[in-house]
Parts: sequence; C-alpha cells; structure tokens
Amino acid sequence: MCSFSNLVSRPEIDRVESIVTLNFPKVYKDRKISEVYLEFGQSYNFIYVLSLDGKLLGVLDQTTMMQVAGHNSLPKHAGELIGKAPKCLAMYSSIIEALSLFLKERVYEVPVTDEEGRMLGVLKLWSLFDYLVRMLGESQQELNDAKKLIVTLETVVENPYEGLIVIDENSHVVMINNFYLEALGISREEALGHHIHELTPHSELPEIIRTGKAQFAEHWTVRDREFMIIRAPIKKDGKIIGAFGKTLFKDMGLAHVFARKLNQLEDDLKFYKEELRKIHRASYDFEDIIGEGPKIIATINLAQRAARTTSNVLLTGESGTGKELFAHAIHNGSSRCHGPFIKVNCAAIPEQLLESELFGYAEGAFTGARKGGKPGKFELANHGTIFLDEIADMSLPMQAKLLRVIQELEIERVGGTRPCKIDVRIITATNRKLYDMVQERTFRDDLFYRLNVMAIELPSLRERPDDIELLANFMVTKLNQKLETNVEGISCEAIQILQSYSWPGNVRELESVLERTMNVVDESFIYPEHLPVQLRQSIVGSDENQGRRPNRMDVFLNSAEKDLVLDALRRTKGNKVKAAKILGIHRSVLYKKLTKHGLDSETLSREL
Ligand SMILES: Nc1ncnc2c1ncn2[C@@H]1O[C@H](COP(=O)(O)OP(=O)(O)OP(=O)(O)O)[C@@H](O)[C@H]1O
Repeated sequence: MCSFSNLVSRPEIDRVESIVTLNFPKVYKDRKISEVYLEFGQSYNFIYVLSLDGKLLGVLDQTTMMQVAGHNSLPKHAGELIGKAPKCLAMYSSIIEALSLFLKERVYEVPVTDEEGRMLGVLKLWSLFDYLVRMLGESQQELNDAKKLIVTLETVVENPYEGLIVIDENSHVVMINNFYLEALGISREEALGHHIHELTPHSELPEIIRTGKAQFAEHWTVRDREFMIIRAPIKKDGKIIGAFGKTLFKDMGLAHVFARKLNQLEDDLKFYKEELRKIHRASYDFEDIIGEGPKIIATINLAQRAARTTSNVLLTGESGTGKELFAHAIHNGSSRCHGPFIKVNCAAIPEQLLESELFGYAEGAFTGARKGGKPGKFELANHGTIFLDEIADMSLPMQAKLLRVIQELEIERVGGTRPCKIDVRIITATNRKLYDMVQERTFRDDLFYRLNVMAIELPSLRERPDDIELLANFMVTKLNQKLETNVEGISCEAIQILQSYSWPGNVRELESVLERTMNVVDESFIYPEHLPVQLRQSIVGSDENQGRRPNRMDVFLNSAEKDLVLDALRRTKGNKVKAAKILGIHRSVLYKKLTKHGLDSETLSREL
C-alpha cells in the first residue's frame, strides 16, 4: 500500500493515519466496521471513493454502512465495500463535488487497495455533522457581530443632530431617520418604500443617481426651515445603487455659528501670519542710517550696490558701528525684501546647539527632540536673507559645515536623511579682524573667501565726528518718543563735548549716554553738566577743542554746504524729499541743515 502521507498532506494527517491503521485495515479483518460507522456514520456522513484519476468509484452512505455492518459479512477489501454502494453515483457526484468545495478541510483521505495491495483509488471521508456544528458556530458568531453592528449603526443614524435619508437606485426610500421625518412632517410608513418625490417633490436625490455627482453644502428649505445638506451617490462595485442626503447642521443658526468660528479662525491665522512676518522682517532701510560725512556716505553707497547683487556680504567694524543696521538695510534694499530676514548670533548659541539651530533637526534626532522635528534658521530664511552675526566666534567644525552649505546650496537636518535645497543670501558680520584670524588659522580661508565677496567696513564714530551732532539730534527725537520726554536739543557746548570723546562703543554708546542723560535732565536742552563725568573729562585734556573758534576752512565749508542745499532745492522747486535725495542725505538731515543755515520757509521763498 502506498504511503498514506503521500496522498494526504493536511494537518489532520495524524488523526486520519490512526483511522487508517487502526480502523480500515482492521475493518475487514477484525470487524471494526461498526467502529468506523460510529466514527463517521452517526448521521449524514459520507464515505466515497475516487479512482486515481479522480473519478467517483463508489459512495458509502449511512444505509450502505448499516447494511455492511448488519450483514456481518464483511468485504475483504475496499473494492468489495465499494461494490455494495448505491449506484446513483451521478447524484452523489454533484453533491460531493459541491460539498467538497466547502468541506475541504474536513475531508479525510485513505488509500484504497485491492487484494494484492494495488492502489485502486482514494477513499474519502467527511463528516457532515462536524461541518454543520462548525458552520452553526460560525453563523452564530456572525449573527452576533451583525446584531452589534446594527445597534451601532442605528445609534449613528438615529441621532438628534442631523437628518439622514437613503434611497435605492429607483429613488425609493429605504432608510430615513426621525430627524428627517420630523423635518418633512411625515411618518415612517409614509416614507419607506415610497418614491422620494412623493415625500418631497423637488428632491434632487434622483439627479444624484443620474449624474453620480455629489453636492456639498447645498441649501435645502423644507416647511419654512432651512438646512445645509450634502447629497452623494452610493456605489457598489463602481455601480450606483442609491443615494443619500444628510444635513450638515441641526439648523442654519448652528451653521452661522460654525461660519463665524471659521471666519474668526481665518482672521486669527492672518494675524499670526502677519506677526510672524514682522518678527522675521528687517526693520531698517538705508534711510534710517544717519550720517553725511564722506566715510559713511561712501559706505552707504557701497552697501546699496551690494543690495542690488546676490553676492554674500561681510560687514566688519567695531562694536556698535551699525553692522546689524546695515544688514537690515541691505536686505530691505534687495530683491529679497519680501522674503524673511533671519538673524543668528553665532556667539550667543552654545557650540553643541548651533548646528541644530542653523540646520534644524529631524524627528527623533535626539532625546527630547520635538515631534515632527524643527526647521533650522537656514530653512526659515529660504528665499530671504540670513544674517550671521559674530561669525568669527563660529568653531572650526561648524565653519566646515557652513562652507558645505554655501557650496552645495542645500542643508540636511541633524539626524535627517534627505538634504533640502535652499535659496538664501548670507550676510555675515564681525568686529574682529577676520583676515588676521585666517592667518592664524582660527578661521578657514576657504570660508572667508566665500563670505567676503562684498566686504564692507564700517567707520567708527571717532572717524566721523562731524556726524555726531546729526546722530545726537536724531537720537534725541527718537528717545523723546521712547522715554516720553520733551528734550528740545543739545547745547553747542554739550555737542563739543560729545565730539571730543573717543566713543569706544560707537553709536550704541552714544545712544545709551543720551538715554541716560535724558532720563535725568529737567531742562529742555542738554547742557555739559548733564553729561557723564568721563565725557566731560575728555574735553579738558583735548587741546584741539580748547577755545575752538571757527577757522577759514570752517567758514568755507559752511558756506559751500549752504550753497549745495539751496542749489538742490532750486532744482527740485523746493521739494525737500527730492532735494535730500539729490544731496544723498536723509530728509531729517536736510531739515537740520535748513535750521543750521537759517533757511526757514520765509527765507527759502526769497532765495528760490
Ligand atoms: N548710522 C547710524 N544711524 C543711526 N543709528 C545707528 C547708526 N549706526 C548705528 N546705529 C544704532 O546703534 C546701535 C548699534 O548698532 P548695531 O547693533 O547695528 O551695531 P553693530 O555694529 O551690529 O554692533 P555689534 O558689533 O556690537 O553687534 C543700534 O541701535 C543702531 O540703530
């Protein structure tokens, strides 16, 4: 006999094998056919035999088995057993085929041999009882699941906040909830099974079935009540089998509340966007840079030229000379003025944080990293300008990373895997001698040359004492607003003291000296005694300023300046804004000059 496991490869193999070895061979020898019957023949079980090429050779049903068992004359081999089977094989064949499809896993197979042990076919056993018990169990479970689902769906459909109606492909109502019935003023009996137009003659649901197109947020008026509704087709396997209508709000009052909330949210969003834009905006223009001495004018001209290019800019100069002010003005004077302006103080950020601050980090980059990661300053500055202040304080490893960004024009977040292209103009600033640092190898030369494309050196205040009066008066006006004071000006003697001081802290120091002074002064003018002692002392030691009287040079320059101002005003027919532009000075400076030269409106009308 061929090995059973060659024929059967299912998990039941153990069980079947035991049947084969214990029961079937012995059925014939040891009269165990009744056991087989008990095992398989309790109720509607079948034993059928297939030939090796799959033909149904015979079937043993309950009756046959009973006969076999009852006659006590046992067949000698399976072939004999088969011979006792009813002959209506055709009927059995179709039943068995159908059931076998369902019952595959419950069919047990044993080989059938003739007397000489030659393989005749396969004897298959299955238990309908087992099957029914299992199927019933499964059906019960499915029934319970379905019941639960129905209860859930009923709760969803029958909620007091929205109406729902469902029609079939013939536009007959198949489902409607109480909210909808109430809105229509009809009973469920009057609705179910009826054509939707009998309930509501103008319903557009049949149109949805025809076109297959959904409608969103439509108005629906019924019995003087207004609703907002959506209508949509119901599809199965791509075919439209119905449509549904669903109210979006309990009533229009609620819809208005929702609309108001939405508007409010949109307004809030607009506000915060604007606030963010303000934060990331450059605050100063070239007009805000005060100075008319040749040095500062030349510097402003150079910066204006830099603004028109896309090149990187390196601003150098002592602390407080206005490097940040210039960076703002360059951004605002450039084609990127509508993009963001992002400032990073490289000295203020701890070395280990600078990389993630500049390039951002990916989600999960380190413990405590924010969900979704965080964009770095370079990403925030995209399509705008990044201002890297105190660049000389950047460590060598960070310099290398910055160089790579400049060369490849892309950044990669810390812990990230995908580089991201950026379009950023870089303005850097330092009050240290960067070139000396390059010589000392504390600053990378390749990075230096990349940053130093447009080099702008800002003059110290010492180098332009003539601007001090202008700057001081400008600041008094500005500080009056900030401090809510009414200081009208600075006396000539006080100006002389300011001009003779060396201003190591440059314009920032001048600003803070004036703020301190204006906070304590009670008079309308600032006199020498109001100024800090160290400033007053500076004039004592200054021979140059002792008993200073106007010399011929002063007189000449003064008169040349007056002529220039008048000439500009004549050319612009008295338009001061245009005249200031011609002269290349700020409007406020022109007004000061007019006062200085006694050019009030009466005099001007005579002179022009
Ligand atoms: N020419 C100027 N006209 C008007 N205000 C100026 C001018 N220069 C500098 N200031 C003012 O002086 C203060 C210091 O300027 P800023 O911060 O730009 O200097 P800085 O060179 O960047 O300083 P630091 O090197 O210390 O960062 C600011 O309030 C700025 O507005």
